[in-house]
Amino acid sequence: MTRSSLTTPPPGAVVPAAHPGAPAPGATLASHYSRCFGCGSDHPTGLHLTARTPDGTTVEAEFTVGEAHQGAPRLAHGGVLSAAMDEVIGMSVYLFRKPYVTGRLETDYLLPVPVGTTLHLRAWCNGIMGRKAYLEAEGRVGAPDGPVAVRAAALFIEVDMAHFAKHGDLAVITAEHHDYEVNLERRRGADPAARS
Ligand SMILES: CCCCC/C=C\C/C=C\C/C=C\C/C=C\CCCC(=O)SCCNC(=O)CCNC(=O)[C@H](O)C(C)(C)COP(=O)(O)OP(=O)(O)OC[C@H]1O[C@@H](n2cnc3c(N)ncnc32)[C@H](O)[C@@H]1OP(=O)(O)O
Repeated sequence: MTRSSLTTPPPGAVVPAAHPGAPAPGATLASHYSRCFGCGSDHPTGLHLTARTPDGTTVEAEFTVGEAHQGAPRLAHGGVLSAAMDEVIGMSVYLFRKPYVTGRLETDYLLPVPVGTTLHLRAWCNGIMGRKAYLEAEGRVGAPDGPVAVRAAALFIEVDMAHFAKHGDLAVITAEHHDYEVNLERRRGADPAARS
């Protein structure tokens, strides 16, 4: 993976153990939002990723490239492949039960990916330090041990739930995500502006 220093874990970054509340090994991960481009079942042309975690800290998923995902004729659009990486990486860091957003995403495209190809995706954490999580993902063609077509490295930044309240309905979000750290009132007390 070609990566910048920004997505390389610094010395002292630690890969957390599986959170006690993480799904059981092999469990399917629920979509975080039904209209999400990556995992939402209600998105008409999205990636429709259904992911699972084999161990509570990493994520696996499959994505079959469809007609709606083309860039060049009959080939997947690079941005769509990057979105698939973003989604599985996002799912993997949320296993640690705190809300994060993508700060930086770096992608290497190694092989063209034709329409109809199933990419086997995998994402994992290389370390967390403070609010910064350093993560990686890969997409392999046709099988979990197939050739690597896409690799990504990412820096995700921890936020609080107030981050999502500016444009979404916090009550609905927290109802769907009651197992995440939701300290909005406490943080508001400490910082009236709260992070937005
Ligand atoms: C999407 C979920 C919605 C629902 C959420 C609810 C629950 C979640 C449950 C389940 C979710 C499961 C799966 C999700 C799957 C996929 C999701 C895909 C993820 C996305 O698709 S998400 C959309 C794209 N994403 C954004 O929309 C972010 C826009 N952005 C910002 O909102 C701010 O920019 C923010 C918050 C990132 C930082 O802002 P801030 O003010 O809080 O903090 P600050 O700027 O101080 O940065 C702190 C330290 O990070 C360093 N830093 C920051 N950015 C950096 C960069 N780009 N490169 C290098 N370093 C960076 C600084 O240099 C500093 O480092 P230092 O401390 O060392 O100085």
